Amino acid sequence: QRNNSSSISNSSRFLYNSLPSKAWGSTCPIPRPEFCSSSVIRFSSSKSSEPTREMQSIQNPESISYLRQREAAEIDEMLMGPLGFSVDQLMELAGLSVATSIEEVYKPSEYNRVLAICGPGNNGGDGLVAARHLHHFGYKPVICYPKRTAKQLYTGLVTQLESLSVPFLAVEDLPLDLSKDFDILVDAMFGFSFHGAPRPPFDDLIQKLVYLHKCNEVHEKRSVVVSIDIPSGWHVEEGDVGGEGIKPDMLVSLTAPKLCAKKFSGPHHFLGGRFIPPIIVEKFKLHLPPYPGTSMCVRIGKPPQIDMSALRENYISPEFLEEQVEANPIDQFRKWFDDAVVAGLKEPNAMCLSTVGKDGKPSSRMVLLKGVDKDGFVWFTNYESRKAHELSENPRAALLFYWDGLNRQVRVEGSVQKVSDEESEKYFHSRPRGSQIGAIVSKQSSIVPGRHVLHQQYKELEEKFSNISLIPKPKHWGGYRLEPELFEFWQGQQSRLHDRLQYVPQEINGKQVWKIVRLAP
Ligand SMILES: NC(=O)C1=CN([C@@H]2O[C@H](COP(=O)(O)OP(=O)(O)OC[C@H]3O[C@@H](n4cnc5c(N)ncnc54)[C@H](OP(=O)(O)O)[C@@H]3O)[C@@H](O)[C@H]2O)[C@H](O)CC1
Ligand SMILES: Cc1cc2nc3c(=O)[nH]c(=O)nc-3n(C[C@H](O)[C@H](O)[C@H](O)COP(=O)(O)O)c2cc1C
Ligand SMILES: Cc1ncc(COP(=O)(O)O)c(C=O)c1O
Ligand SMILES: [K+]
Repeated sequence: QRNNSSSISNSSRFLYNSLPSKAWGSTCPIPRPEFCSSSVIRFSSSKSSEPTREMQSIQNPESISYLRQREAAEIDEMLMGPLGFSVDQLMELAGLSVATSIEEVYKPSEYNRVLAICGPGNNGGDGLVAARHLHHFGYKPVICYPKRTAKQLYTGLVTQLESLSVPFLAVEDLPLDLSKDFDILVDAMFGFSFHGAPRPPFDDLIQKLVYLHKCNEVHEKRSVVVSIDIPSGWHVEEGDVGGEGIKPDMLVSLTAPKLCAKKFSGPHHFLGGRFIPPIIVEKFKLHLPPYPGTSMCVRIGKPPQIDMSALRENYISPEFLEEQVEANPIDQFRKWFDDAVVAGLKEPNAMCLSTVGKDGKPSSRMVLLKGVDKDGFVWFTNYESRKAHELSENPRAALLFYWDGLNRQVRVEGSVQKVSDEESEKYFHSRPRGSQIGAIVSKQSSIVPGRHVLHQQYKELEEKFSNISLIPKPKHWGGYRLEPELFEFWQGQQSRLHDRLQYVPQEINGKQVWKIVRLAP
């Protein structure tokens, strides 16, 4: 079972593709915060216990601002006048916001074919910019741009798309039923300067998007409509007055939502255009959700409820074959661990530890792997915790690593022993001072009357040790080592036909070797 191929390692330098299935339904509601840039709120990865800005930002969508048509135009004039922006700049940021909003909800692995229908004004320009970014994000955009503007900004955007070989289609060449050829329809026809009734050819194009909604009712796979700033044809303030207009699945409001957005009833309302200076916020009394981290977009209002039963990934990974694996499972583990590090996964050393006390009831929790070698897997904890009690009654335990993004899982089973006192001592003093004090404070797994008790004790100890360089390691704190007796390396594959290679120890001629067997997925 020799390994001499590095193909797995090389190909996993990036996160594997996986196909998220559509899970937006209505059966199993999971309440979630209202403003988050993706379907899951992002918490800061800093170890600070202070709530992040995003955590504080959960607010009622009723309280956000909606602009009148006149106000939207006024903000535009201010931005591009006294505030020193150029239209190119704003359009670039607006288009990028649209592309990132789309990517947050409709992944290119499932929604790949995009048609951007672009109108004659800046809304059309946003559509052209968004299409360019979508191309770079891995989508296949096609453009319909029937009323081109001769200005250099627009001809430049067209040239840029042509240089990426993004096709342009004439209105006459569009299929009757757009849902057959496209997964995402970007409605970039009209923005906040729309007035009156749509004139040709946009009247028909709007009808195609309305018709799409009806086609979708019969097709198994739905195409989605994403409107930029205003659902084209809607009154900028009144919305879909006749009730016969486009019903977008996603609306990306730019700068701030316009009044018509109050009538938007689709599942995904995002805000983009992260460029507003405070002077505009103050003048127009804007209440808007903060953008999380470096995101160019933020969700407005609750994300739709999720149908948990439809939530699944189809794993796509390189094959994981017997010929490729290391003869020694520790070497194989190191290889996969390195891949997880290179892929930038957060805490790739986090593992689930399962123990079973003498009552036979299993219990699991996460711990951090702090070392691995031929002798086993090491972690540190409190020797009076629940896990420690269970291990003292039964040393057999199981470890589990799950590396999301690489579609990989590793199972390790074996017997556990405490590490030497010197080893614990050495590791303890390598930890941040705060964690050392924390370990003294925490009688792990015992009941505490409240946070304040821990904080009070922490403060007292901080004071006590303020002039002492070496904080003594408490006796009840130290490491465990699991000596492995069984490994399983799992690589997720399509249609649930995963690769599972198990290593079991075998004695051949008095010599201990690892036998590798393949298990059914
Ligand atoms: N500050 C921001 O938020 C930014 C927003 N951007 C985007 O810009 C649009 C507003 O762009 P604007 O060019 O002012 O207007 P429109 O894109 O809505 O389009 C105006 C063109 O449409 C024609 N039009 C208007 N009504 C009709 C109609 N009924 N039928 C056919 N054509 C119509 C209009 O022609 P007119 O002859 O009627 O004047 C114009 O040719 C905003 O919504 C955002 O998407 C910026 O990109 C960045 C900054
Ligand atoms: C990612 C992660 C890593 C953790 N690492 C450790 C660890 O290395 N040691 C530890 O004692 N607790 C760690 N914990 C906390 C444990 O999961 C658990 O709450 C604690 O050890 C008490 O478990 P017990 O009551 O079953 O003994 C970690 C938690 C998480 C989420
Ligand atoms: C209670 C506790 N002890 C120990 C650890 C191990 O990590 P470190 O030694 O890096 O603090 C963790 C990690 O989350 C933890 O939560
Ligand atoms: K639009």
